[in-house]
Amino acid sequence: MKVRDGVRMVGYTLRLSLRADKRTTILVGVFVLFTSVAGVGTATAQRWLVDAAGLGLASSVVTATVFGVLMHVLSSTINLITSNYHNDLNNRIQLTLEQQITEASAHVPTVTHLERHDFLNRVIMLRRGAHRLAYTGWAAAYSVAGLAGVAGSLWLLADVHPALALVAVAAIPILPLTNRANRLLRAVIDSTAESIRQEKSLHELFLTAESAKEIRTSGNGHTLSDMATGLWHQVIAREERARLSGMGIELAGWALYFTIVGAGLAFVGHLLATSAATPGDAVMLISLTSQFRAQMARTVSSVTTVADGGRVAEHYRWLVDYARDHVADGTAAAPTHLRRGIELQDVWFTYPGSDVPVLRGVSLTIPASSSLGLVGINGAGKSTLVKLLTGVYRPDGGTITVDGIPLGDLDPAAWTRVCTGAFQDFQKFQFLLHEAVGVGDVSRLADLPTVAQAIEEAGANRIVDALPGGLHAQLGALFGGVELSHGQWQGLALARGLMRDEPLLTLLDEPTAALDPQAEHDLYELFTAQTRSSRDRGAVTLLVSHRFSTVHMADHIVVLSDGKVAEHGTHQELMADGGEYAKLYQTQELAYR
Ligand SMILES: Nc1ncnc2c1ncn2[C@@H]1O[C@H](COP(=O)(O)OP(=O)(O)OP(=O)(O)O)[C@@H](O)[C@H]1O
Repeated sequence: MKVRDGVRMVGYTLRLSLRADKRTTILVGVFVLFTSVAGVGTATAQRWLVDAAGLGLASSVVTATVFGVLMHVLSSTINLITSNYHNDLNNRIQLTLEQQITEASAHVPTVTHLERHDFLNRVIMLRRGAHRLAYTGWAAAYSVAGLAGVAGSLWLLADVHPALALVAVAAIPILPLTNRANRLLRAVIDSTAESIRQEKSLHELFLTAESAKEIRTSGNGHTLSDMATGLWHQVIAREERARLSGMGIELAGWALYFTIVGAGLAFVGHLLATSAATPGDAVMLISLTSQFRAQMARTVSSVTTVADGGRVAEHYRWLVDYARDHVADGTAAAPTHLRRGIELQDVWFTYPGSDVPVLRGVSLTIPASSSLGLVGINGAGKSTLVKLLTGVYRPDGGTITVDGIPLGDLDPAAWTRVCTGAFQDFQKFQFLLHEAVGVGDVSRLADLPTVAQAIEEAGANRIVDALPGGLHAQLGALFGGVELSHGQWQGLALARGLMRDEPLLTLLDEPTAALDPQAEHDLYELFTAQTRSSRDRGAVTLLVSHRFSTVHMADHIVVLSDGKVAEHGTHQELMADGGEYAKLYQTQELAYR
């Protein structure tokens, strides 16, 4: 890393620290700078004391003693205060960093980055180095303070004899050598980020009830645990090797330093023997030499921490830049009603990290005030199409337009405010029950009558009635609440999807897999009826289901196959065509007889 980059990174971390707590940042900065003069002051007091005692100057002895004690007390007190402030501030910086990681991620309108391993690796590298980053601002202040202290010591040494300043030259190689050792370690830490992510996600499997249940039933817990431990050992072994090599490099620097310091002390002995120095000079020299080593060690450690923190800050900058470069470009207001509807023209899409297109030229229209049923075998691309319509993914080719306006031109937040839905991979929010439903429309989170109405429409009031706290019941065992069945959770997810007041696009992606066919039928009837009743707004509904008895209620039906539209038309038209849809419909009809 170049010096200019290093300074920029220190700037980042200082800004981070100021954002976390401005007053404490400035206070600690001032304290740290004071400690730089305290060491020099103590050594000067010792020299002054010994020389004054030799000359029998009682008042100077007293002044030198008071000055020395004052320096000592002040630096000890300040060290104590600073270290307390430090810990507190470091915690705040780490919290601020977590917030910024979340903000940076949330700023990106799509979720593509959350499936990019380079993005996720940066996040883990940043998290693992967060404490280093938190310390970088201080380390920069300590570096300045340390260098000022070293300069003061040198000045005092040269005052006794210019040749003694050579002790400083001996310390010069320590800095780049320690920095090199740290670079070795940081490179290993960064290159093992993916293994650490794998290890963590494997270990996480044992700590969540759902995954642990499956692992235990399949009896493969030991194998997975061994895999995780194996990964951990690999990472630790690589880190240990890097630490050992680094230690060798650092020791070489210190060996050179101690050789020259030894020669310096012998030289002081010679100066004393030839009366070229006073006993006060000698005491000060001994005090300074030991202080100098500590000062150098602290300065080297601070400077290398700055460099190290700079490397972590590089990941921080990468994430912030990523978020800035991927900020939503659409600013147009979302429509309040649809006239033409939603159109897909030759839409292509490939997931990040894959080179197999999932959607391969899909063209279809959802006319205003209509419902569209989407069917197809597993993996046909139905959920992918749903995700593209919400805007969390962008097509690689082709266009999606809303009343002729490209979806990408709309303000993503405004567009999602007029979308609602319920999905097969719904979330089980372990909140209070009314919150778990209310988050479907955050602006009405505390509007209990609306929440209750949404629950009733979703046919989920039996769930609420059975719970002791009703709408206020805590959900989920994670926080000591009640655990629901999968179907009950799904019922609440559906209610959440009904929270939006006047959605323009309702997406129902198999949200009823845990409900019986009749319940699903009733629910879709409700949604399609809602679509019809909102004709004046032109709202549309997209239904994805494997149950043809449900899908046939939609105004239009599209059969997706291999990422393309294979058939489309009304239920009657598709049945008359006698294609794939008609065959599957008849098969299911026979199965239910
Ligand atoms: N996040 C992802 N990253 C990479 N590939 C994905 C991702 N999600 C889905 N796919 C792939 O995209 C293809 C289409 O998946 P999609 O979920 O859209 O199918 P679907 O028609 O909804 O299937 P199902 O009926 O099983 O829900 C699948 O081959 C799947 O492997």
